[in-house]
Amino acid sequence: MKVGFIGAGNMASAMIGGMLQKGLLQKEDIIASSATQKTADRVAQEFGIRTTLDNKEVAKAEIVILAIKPIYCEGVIREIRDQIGENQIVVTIVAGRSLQWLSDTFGKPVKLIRTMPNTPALVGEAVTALCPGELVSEEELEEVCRLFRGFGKAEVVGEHLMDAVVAVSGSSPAYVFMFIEAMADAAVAEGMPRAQAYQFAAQSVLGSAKMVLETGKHPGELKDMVCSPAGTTIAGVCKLEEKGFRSSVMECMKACADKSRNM
Ligand SMILES: NC(=O)C1=CN([C@@H]2O[C@H](COP(=O)(O)OP(=O)(O)OC[C@H]3O[C@@H](n4cnc5c(N)ncnc54)[C@H](OP(=O)(O)O)[C@@H]3O)[C@@H](O)[C@H]2O)C=CC1
Ligand SMILES: O=C(O)[C@@H]1CCC=N1
Repeated sequence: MKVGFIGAGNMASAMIGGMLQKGLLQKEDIIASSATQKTADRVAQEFGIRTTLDNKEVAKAEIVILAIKPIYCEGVIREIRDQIGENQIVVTIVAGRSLQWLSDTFGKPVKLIRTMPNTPALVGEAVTALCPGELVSEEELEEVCRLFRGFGKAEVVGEHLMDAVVAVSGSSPAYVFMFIEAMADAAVAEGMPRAQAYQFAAQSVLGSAKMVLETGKHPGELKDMVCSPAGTTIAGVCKLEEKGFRSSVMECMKACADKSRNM
């Protein structure tokens, strides 16, 4: 078994779905464990992969991915640590658990890579930050990066940036979904059918994001291109400024990064 997921929830499912969809791994290459049989059965049925309630079975994989909530991380590591050998790589996607904390909890030398992906993995559009521990070679880091690039972008960053990463990409899809939902609600209030409103709002976010990524232009310049003098857009921009839109977003991101720092 090449890749083992301990935890088979929202994020693990998005990664498994993305990896399989891109043909990066075969179903037979992946095993996942969960706390309950219900999740194990659901994930096995959804992806056709092997699932188990036995974390030690998963810990036999070449690459073991910790995808449990932070509070369960210590217990899971204590459960599997005797089994993790010097040639295996342990990748964590757990928020707020540093390489130092992970290394101390394993209590022995382990090849560790701390990462922060996001749920757009499910549609091949994730962005993942990776921080390698000191025992991980360049080749091993590249192998794991290749895996993560299978379902989106992946970049190596310094660990000091991980709390910023949690805010700007790990958690930010939730904020973007709220923005889409709010725009769609407003369109529904104007009379648009709901399903159509989600399509228009989501496609506008997708297209705007592509413009930032593909034109290289400053987001402010792109915003200015939409604002006709005395037009509709600038009327909305004035209202957003009045309501503290940008400072709300920045405070939201700070609360998120602070939580990650103090988890
Ligand atoms: N959701 C996201 O967008 C992102 C999440 N993360 C990180 O990913 C991790 C998981 O988050 P998320 O997927 O949202 O959480 P979920 O609650 O959706 O999934 C957690 C999974 O862990 C399983 N689990 C719980 N205890 C154990 C155990 N002792 N042994 C094996 N499996 C266990 C649960 O099983 P069961 O279902 O049977 O209860 C469940 O499948 C977190 O640490 C989070 O910080 C990182 C980036 C983005
Ligand atoms: O909410 C959380 O804690 C996790 C980490 C990043 C996204 N979800």
